[in-house]
Formats: sequence, structure tokens, C-alpha cells
Amino acid sequence: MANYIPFQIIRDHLATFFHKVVSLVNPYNEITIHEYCGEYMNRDELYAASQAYLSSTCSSRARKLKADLSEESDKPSVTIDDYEEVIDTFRGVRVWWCACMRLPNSQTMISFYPSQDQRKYYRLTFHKHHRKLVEDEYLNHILREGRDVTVRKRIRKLFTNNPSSDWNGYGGSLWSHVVFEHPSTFDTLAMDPKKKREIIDDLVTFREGKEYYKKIGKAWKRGYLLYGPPGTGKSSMIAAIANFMEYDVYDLELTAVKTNTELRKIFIETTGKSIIVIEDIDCSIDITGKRKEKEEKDDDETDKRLPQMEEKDENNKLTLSGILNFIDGLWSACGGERIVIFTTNHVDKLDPALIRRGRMDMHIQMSNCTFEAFKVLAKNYLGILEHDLFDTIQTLLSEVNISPADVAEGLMLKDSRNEDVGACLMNLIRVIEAAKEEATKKAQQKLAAQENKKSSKEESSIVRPLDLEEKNSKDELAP
Ligand SMILES: Nc1ncnc2c1ncn2[C@@H]1O[C@H](COP(=O)(O)OP(=O)(O)OP(=O)(O)O)[C@@H](O)[C@H]1O
Repeated sequence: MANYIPFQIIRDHLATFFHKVVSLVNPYNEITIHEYCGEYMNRDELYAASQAYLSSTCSSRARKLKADLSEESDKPSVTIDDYEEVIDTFRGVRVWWCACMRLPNSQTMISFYPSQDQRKYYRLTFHKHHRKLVEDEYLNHILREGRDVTVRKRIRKLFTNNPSSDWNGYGGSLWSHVVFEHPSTFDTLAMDPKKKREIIDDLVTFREGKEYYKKIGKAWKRGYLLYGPPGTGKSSMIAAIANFMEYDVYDLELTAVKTNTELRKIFIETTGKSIIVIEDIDCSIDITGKRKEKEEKDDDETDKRLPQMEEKDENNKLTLSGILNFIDGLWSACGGERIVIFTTNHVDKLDPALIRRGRMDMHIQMSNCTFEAFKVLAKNYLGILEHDLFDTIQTLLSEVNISPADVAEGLMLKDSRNEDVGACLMNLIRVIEAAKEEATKKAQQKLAAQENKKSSKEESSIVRPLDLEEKNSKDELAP
């Protein structure tokens, strides 16, 4: 065999030697962050974070920019163009960023990954004295800030869970989603201003509480129970919270979940910075205290009918303990920064274990329309802060229970071209008066029914002489 050294080996040795010589005189270090990495060529999170960070922090200093519209955002994003260098400063230390691209060695290469025909990467250059700062702190800073920018810019989504029978459809997805565009905010929400302030303060404390939750050893999540009659704004409150926190919403339909195991899988698929909602929890599933009591009463018969396996294996069905685990079991802490919200029209039907403080940290009562709440609706719907008819409306609202939904309906302009505020308020007065009449009628009927019941009870307790005779003759016949 011929004794020669292949050209490629010589070239590699020369390159290494050259690099060593250069690094002796070059005081700068470089880190490259590739767009795709790993065996399966996943998009690298640090690359995505760097891109977001550079677009928000450094792009104003760049001359050459590029813009695109990603699926995850509704606004075009502008970032530095390829081979454009920008300077960033961290704790007084300067670093240089450059977006670079490596073309494939062979033009004939066929690739299944978009990355492989153009390998994009960022080159981060810094003085070697600052290597520790960059590795230990600056890169984490990029990751944190970049993730925040991505969350701020993303399109928020409203998810709903698919029934497990469909998990092989919808691309194998456990959740389907649409863009979340509910317009409700705390400004448009009609409720007691003090209560509203309390909720906003609680949300802000939660949002800023990452370190605090870590310190006290609690998972970074918060539970809210919203209860009150229909049409008092429970769903509107959820939307207002989502808009205020800029979170996604996972609307969990419990009736589509068959077992605790399914619930766990569904939960694991949710992400941080999200609200998980179970609406009308009392109607959703057999988990309320009252139904459980009934179950216990029927126990003897059920035991005989149900297969023993099913009774023993809790994971084969959806149980109260499965839901409790979902709220505060070990795996509920994965991902962090989550809000769980239950809504109900009948708080008294719920098992106390489900809503105890610590699980549902804040119980929020959504009430019928007060005058304060009406003023918010009048501002939203008619753009007015006061009117001569307000006094009449205030008196009427103090006399009758009417939901904000009904008041809002009464304030709707019947003809959007004719914005007669007085006519709208008169219409509302008629609506409230009709509600008042209806309530009086119902109260009278209830009273009459009670009177009837009472008098028929009294009647049946009067022992008539005929009955007495009958009883005596029976007693005589008895052995
Ligand atoms: N507190 C409120 N502030 C502003 N608007 C409200 C409020 N309550 C109700 N509304 C209006 O009434 C409509 C219905 O309210 P919403 O669905 O939020 O009530 P809900 O309590 O969730 O009702 P349900 O218990 O029947 O689901 C809303 O679209 C909104 O226009």
C-alpha cells in the first residue's frame, strides 16, 4: 500500500495548527448557536430565544433587517439580517452577535429537514475575560428574555380537549385550538370595583411570584372558584383574566374524559402561562359531594352489579381524587405558571375537598347587577357616565335581582344608526320593571303554595270523630 498522507488529513492538521496560533494572539472567544440540533434536528430553543431577544433588544441598532410573519404571531417580526453584526451590552460587558448561514457541502444533497439546505446559526463573540459571565449568566439571560418576548408576541389560543376516541385523529392531538379573541377585559367587566381591584392585585402578585413560590416550596399555580347565578359574568371574567395575564385558555370538557389516566395525559399536554378552565363543574361529572353520598347509599346494590376490577382500579374511571390530583398532585407542578378556574352556579353542591382554600385559593362570587356594575355597563354600551334616568335605575336595581347579562341586553341599541341614549335607558327601565313584576308574581305564588301546604297539613292533623270511631273498632278487633 502506498505510504502517503491523504490531503484531507493534512488540511485538518493545518487548520488546527492555524487555529491554535490565532487563538494565542486573538483575545476573543466565540459561541455558535445552531438553529437545528440533535439527532432529530429539533429547532433549538436557545436559537429561537436569541432570535426573539435580538429582534426586540438589538434590532434598532442594526442597519440591515429582515421581516417575517410566523404562524405563532399576528404581527410581522423584524430581526437582524444575515451577516449583519450588532453589539449588545450586559453588565457593562460588550458582546457581538452575527446571524450567519452555512451552505451545504454538496448541492445534490436531499434533505427532509428545512435546516439542512441552509444551516443558520448565530455567532456570539466576546472577550475571553468574560467567558464565565457569558456562559453562566448571559446565555441564561438571553433564554429568559427571549422566551418572554415570544410569549408577549404570540397569538393566544383557546384549546378544547378531543375525546380519547379521536386521539388518533386530529394528527394525534389531545387538544384542538382556535385563536383566542374574546374582547372582555377588567375595564368592561361590571362588578364591585373593590372586588375587581382585589382580583387584579392577586393576579399581579401571582404573576410576579415565581421566586416566592420557589422559596416556600409550592408549585407556581393558583386556583380560582367563580360562582354565582347564570349571566353574572363568570365566562366574561375568565376571558378578562386571560387577556390581562396574556395566557392561553384550555377549556377542559370533563364529560369527554373517561378516566384519571386520560385526565393526566391531557394535563401534561398543556403549557405554562395558561388558564385551565372547568365550567359548570357541578354538572360535569360524578364528583360532587352530594352525588357521592348517594353513591354510598346505593353501595350494596352497586357492589353486586359492578365488576370488582373496576371498583378497585381508580384509574379506570374519572374520580374526585383524580381531579384533586389534577389540581395539586405531583405532576400538576410541571411547566409552572398555571391558573386553574372552576365555575359553578351551585357552590353548595360541590365537595368541600374540591374547593378548600389552597386548592381553590380565591372564591369569587359573581353577583346580580348592582348600581356600580350598571354604571360600567352604561359606559361600555352607551358611552355615558351619568344621566337623569340613573336615579330611577338605581332605585329599581335595589328592589330586584337582575343579572348583568339581562341589564346588558336591555342596554343594547336596537338600531345602531339611532343612538338615542334616553330610549335605551327607558328600554332598560321597562326590562327591570318586568323582572320586578315577574319576581313579585313568583313570590306570591310561592307564598300561596306554602299557605296551601300548611293548611292541608293542619287539616290532616285534626282527628275527626269518624276516624276516632274507626280506630276504636279496629283496636277492639285486634288480638
Ligand atoms: N359582570 C359582567 N360584566 C359585563 N358583562 C357581563 C357581565 N355579566 C354578564 N355580562 C354579559 O352577559 C353575557 C353572558 O355572560 P357570561 O357568559 O359571562 O355569564 P356566566 O355567568 O358565565 O353565565 P352562565 O352561568 O350562564 O354560563 C356576556 O357576554 C356579557 O355580555
